Amino acid sequence: MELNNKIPQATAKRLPLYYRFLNNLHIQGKTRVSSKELSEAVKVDSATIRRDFSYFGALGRKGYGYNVEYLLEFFRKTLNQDTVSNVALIGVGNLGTAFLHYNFSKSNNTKIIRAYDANPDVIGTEVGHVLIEDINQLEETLANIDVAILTVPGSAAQSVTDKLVKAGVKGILNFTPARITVPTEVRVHHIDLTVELQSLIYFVEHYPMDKK
Ligand SMILES: NC(=O)c1ccc[n+]([C@@H]2O[C@H](COP(=O)([O-])OP(=O)(O)OC[C@H]3O[C@@H](n4cnc5c(N)ncnc54)[C@H](O)[C@@H]3O)[C@@H](O)[C@H]2O)c1
Repeated sequence: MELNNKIPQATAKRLPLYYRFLNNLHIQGKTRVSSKELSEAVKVDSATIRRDFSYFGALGRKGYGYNVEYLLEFFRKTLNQDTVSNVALIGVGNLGTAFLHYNFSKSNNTKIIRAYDANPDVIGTEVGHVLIEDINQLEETLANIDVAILTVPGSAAQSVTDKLVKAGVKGILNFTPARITVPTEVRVHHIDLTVELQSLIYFVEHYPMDKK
């Protein structure tokens, strides 16, 4: 079951959130869940959940809810939960070191298996059981990895990106403030904590949440 191209990107982004919660319910032995329960747990309003789920052909019945197993099976296949996605990390400084120690331990299917840096003091050491390799060797050593996390200084972001693209990487999770340029076939997701924080501050100020 492939992720239908007609599923809006905003919906696709919520899938991992739904998956995590449904998996917890499944572990607890629950077989049905209402959109209200889901909504409270994942903090997405129930109208959005119902619309999202209608894209997957999962139509909950009033007072009956959604079938947890059906949804889990759908998400597992759509999110490729049956295959392991190997990830590379570039830049083992403050942020990169934290990611390597964390290494997505709550997910069985996402793992940083290679890490690179430019600092000779760091190259050859291990962080979180991952060997730090020389960035200048990236193109020769990075095989069969589609996705990379970028945690280098902004000034190094483009040159490292060029190496990743040459090595065949298809997706980059960019934590640097730099806006990097990539060919059209490569997808970049920017995670800018400053922008996120400023946006939160703006919403807290201008759109306070309603009290229950
Ligand atoms: N630390 C944070 O909380 C934080 C938060 C949000 C965003 N960021 C951004 O994430 C990036 C990393 O931040 P940090 O605090 O970990 O920085 P850092 O200086 O601690 O680490 C950067 C690492 O990248 C390595 N590096 C430099 N040039 C390289 C190159 N050409 N190839 C490979 N490795 C190279 C350095 O040797 C260093 O180990 C920065 O762009 C920063 O703006 C950091």
